[in-house]
Amino acid sequence: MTVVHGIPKQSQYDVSSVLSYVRQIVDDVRRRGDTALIEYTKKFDGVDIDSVELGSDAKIKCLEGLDNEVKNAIDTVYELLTKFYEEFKPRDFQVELGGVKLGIMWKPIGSVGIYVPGGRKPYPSTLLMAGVPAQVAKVHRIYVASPPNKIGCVDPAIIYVSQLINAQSIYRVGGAQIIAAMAYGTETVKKVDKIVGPGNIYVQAAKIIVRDVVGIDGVEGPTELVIIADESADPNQVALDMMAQSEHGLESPIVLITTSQKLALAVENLIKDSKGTFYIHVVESLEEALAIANELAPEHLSLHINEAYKVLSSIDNAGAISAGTSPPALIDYIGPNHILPTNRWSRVRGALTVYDFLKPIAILFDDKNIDKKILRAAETLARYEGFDFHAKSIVMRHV
Ligand SMILES: NC(=O)c1ccc[n+]([C@@H]2O[C@H](COP(=O)([O-])OP(=O)(O)OC[C@H]3O[C@@H](n4cnc5c(N)ncnc54)[C@H](O)[C@@H]3O)[C@@H](O)[C@H]2O)c1
Ligand SMILES: N[C@H](CO)Cc1c[nH]c[nH+]1
Ligand SMILES: [Zn+2]
Repeated sequence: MTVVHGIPKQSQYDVSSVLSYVRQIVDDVRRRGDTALIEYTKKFDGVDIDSVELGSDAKIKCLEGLDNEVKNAIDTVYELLTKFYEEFKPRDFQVELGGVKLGIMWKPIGSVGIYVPGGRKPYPSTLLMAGVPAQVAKVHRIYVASPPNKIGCVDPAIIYVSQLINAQSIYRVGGAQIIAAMAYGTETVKKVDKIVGPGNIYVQAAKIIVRDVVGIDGVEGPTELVIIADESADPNQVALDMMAQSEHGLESPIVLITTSQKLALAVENLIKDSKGTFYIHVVESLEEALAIANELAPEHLSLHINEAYKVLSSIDNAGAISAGTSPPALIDYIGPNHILPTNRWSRVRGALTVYDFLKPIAILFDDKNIDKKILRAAETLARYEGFDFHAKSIVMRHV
């Protein structure tokens, strides 16, 4: 265990540090297609696969033995998330302003590749978090990719969720290599319009590299947690929340910022035998804690403070906030979503939602009764920009 007294200086696991290494993998997959995918799977995952896609017989075989209790748990979360995203889905919108109708029509993205992490542990919950909003958005074709387990299967629970979300194919390949394949296409892997999903730094670096040809959702690398706690916090709960997110690996910074020296000592004592990269920082005030958290812009932010709801409006940057009696681990399994920005990306984006699978198409129609003032404004701006035909085209129907 490492406990640092202070806050993390900068991400030790910066995605940009592996960009040139990952670019070689991406270029190789682009050149050599399926052959490269099979070779990298042997090299990085230590597994021999004879095909990239899981065929229907393999799917049945790999699904065998999946516990009914796990299936029921998946069904329960699937239902909850479906209801949530149906409620949250934006509606088409139209308004008449200044004599014209302006509107937004939401359309689903044609095809999406969902990366489901699986290097160290399988993450069927991640497929629920991406697959459900994609399905609610009515994405036409969903493809799922995840590293193979030791017997060359994809984890059975991931296959089960793939069926619920009507995925077209499941690719048993992980890492940067499958991101490249979904961006450029190979003999087997379909080129998609957008790639979403979390994963280690190689996966996230690959997404950054291919984003000139494919849409991406953002950077969702190794899990991060910042807890703000005051003297009212229960050290056992704080320590457990810290140990929970540290289960994702040593790359995950787990930070406690507290106004209580007593709590800091108690928590340090409780976590001292667990594996993780922990930071504990004592501050003078809650305001100071909030300022640091906003600067860190963490993935998960957890508030172990009195009347937590009162400070919600002071939080500007966080992927997800858990407060009151809710632990971050509950967000991981029931949502609203655990696919969250890391590496300070919560400064500019939040959780994955149904919006990631939709595009707003702007619509203007029926300008017959447009206000003269608005018409002139458009004409004037067109002429100012030196676009005379734009100006003529705008006014010709109104002379
Ligand atoms: N931010 C989020 O929203 C979020 C959500 C869930 C999980 N996560 C994170 O996802 C991560 C999952 O990581 P993981 O590694 O277990 O699974 P992973 O599926 O992301 O990565 C495994 C793949 O990485 C590739 N790889 C491994 N070592 C390599 C190397 N040296 N060079 C090139 N490629 C290599 C392999 O192909 C392997 O299949 C964890 O850090 C977890 O915290 C983040
Ligand atoms: N905490 C992870 C997001 O950083 C999500 C997760 C999935 N399963 C367990 N945890
Ligand atoms: Zn987690």
